[in-house]
Amino acid sequence: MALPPQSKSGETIRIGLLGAGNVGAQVAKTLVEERELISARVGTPVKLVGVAVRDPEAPRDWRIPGELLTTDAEALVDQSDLVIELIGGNEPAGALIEQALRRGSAVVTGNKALLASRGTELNAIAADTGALLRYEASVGGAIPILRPIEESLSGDRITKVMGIVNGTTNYILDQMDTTGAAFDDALDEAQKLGYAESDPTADVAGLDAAAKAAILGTLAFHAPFSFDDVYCEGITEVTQDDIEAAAASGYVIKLLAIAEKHTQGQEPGVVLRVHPTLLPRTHPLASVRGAFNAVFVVAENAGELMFYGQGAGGRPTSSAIMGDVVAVARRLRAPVPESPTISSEVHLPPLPIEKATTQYYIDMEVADKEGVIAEIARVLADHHVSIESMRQPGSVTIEGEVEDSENGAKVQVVTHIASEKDLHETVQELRGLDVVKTVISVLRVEVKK
Ligand SMILES: NC(=O)c1ccc[n+]([C@@H]2O[C@H](COP(=O)([O-])OP(=O)(O)OC[C@H]3O[C@@H](n4cnc5c(N)ncnc54)[C@H](O)[C@@H]3O)[C@@H](O)[C@H]2O)c1
Ligand SMILES: N[C@@H](CCO)C(=O)O
Ligand code: NA
Repeated sequence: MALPPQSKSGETIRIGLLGAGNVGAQVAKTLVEERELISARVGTPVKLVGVAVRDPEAPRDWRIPGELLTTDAEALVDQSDLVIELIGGNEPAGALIEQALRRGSAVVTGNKALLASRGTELNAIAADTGALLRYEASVGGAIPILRPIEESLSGDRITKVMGIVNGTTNYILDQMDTTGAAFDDALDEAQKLGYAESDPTADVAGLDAAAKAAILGTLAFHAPFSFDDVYCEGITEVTQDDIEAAAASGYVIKLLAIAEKHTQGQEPGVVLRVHPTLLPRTHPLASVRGAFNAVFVVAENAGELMFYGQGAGGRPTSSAIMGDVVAVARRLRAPVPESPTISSEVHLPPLPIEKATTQYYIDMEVADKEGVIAEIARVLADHHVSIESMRQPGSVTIEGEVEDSENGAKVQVVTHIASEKDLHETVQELRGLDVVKTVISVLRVEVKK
């Protein structure tokens, strides 16, 4: 088993920073202004030896001393014992991380997009050369979530990880819910506040959360999952009407990432999914506001755990980066062998979304005539889907049972838990009914942690 290489420059650990945007500029500031404190925490002097940027003249949140700036990232990697990658995206970030790992340098990154596509390969290169690779900032921003899963829970069996892991979309949905802000205005604001990815499509289409689901699933279940294993729906289809209809029924809409182990009645495996989800307003995740994130972890012996904190933004994210920097710098000072991330004992394949069990909320515009409710109820029963509640806006809520009613031309049904396959087929059949004019929206519901 390869040992992490020791610092090659005698006592001082040389740190190279790649990228000085929202997060990188904050990390540069801490490394320069808090150098003594960080060195004391490591137990060995650390020194920021360079910051690779695309444009040395670009305005930054913190003015980086000119002598540190370089546009030659490859040369900086070659001079560094520890590389912090905060450029983002696949290239050149991937090639630079690979270059660092192959020469045995430690790497700290927040690049979830890259980890969700090439994480297994990069971890293998690190294992081969003994280099250290850490990425706590890649999920949940400032929240310590990966290390608790990898270390604190390594003696337990995790069964489910579920959470709000994208600050931008939580900010947008929260603004739409609480102030009635328009989607585009809330997204603009999230970009200004430094929460969004450089291409915010990654946030609103759910891709950023899907990358995080793959990383969480890999660490929680000791099996390699990639971005392609995650079923993904973003928030672009969520309308103000959906949010208001949800609110009227006591729900809030959140984008959730869920990785859940399925063992009963089927081949064991893990369903990984990201989609807008209705949560009762009393659910702990319903109170996660703005760009905050929260992750539930359920383990066989530990039971339920919840991790909460700032999920995005340059300064909070720099905290997670610096935590990894101190952790790996300590290991460079006193090398110990790395333990495997992926256990060879366990093989849990990714399962398709059809294998998930969930609840649906179905909002329909229906014909205003007798027998409509009975017909809808029959379709659900035919697919073995039972009804938790049925509501006709403007009339009374009918809970637990179905009654014929002629009030209003909208019907909103929340089902009990059923298989995704049965629920999907139910909606398909409802769409075909003469009495159903339109299925306005279909959202999944989580009532339990
Ligand atoms: N912003 C957040 O809240 C947050 C939170 C967690 C993780 N992350 C991740 O951290 C990384 C950085 O995020 P950010 O918000 O700081 O992004 P950003 O877009 O603000 O910063 C990236 C910087 O890299 C620079 N860059 C691009 N190509 C370069 C090159 N070839 N050499 C040197 N510099 C180059 C860009 O000019 C930009 O200044 C991303 O992987 C992101 O997913 C961000
Ligand atoms: N764009 C990401 C940054 C944090 O990973 C978000 O909004 O959560
Ligand atoms: Na984190």
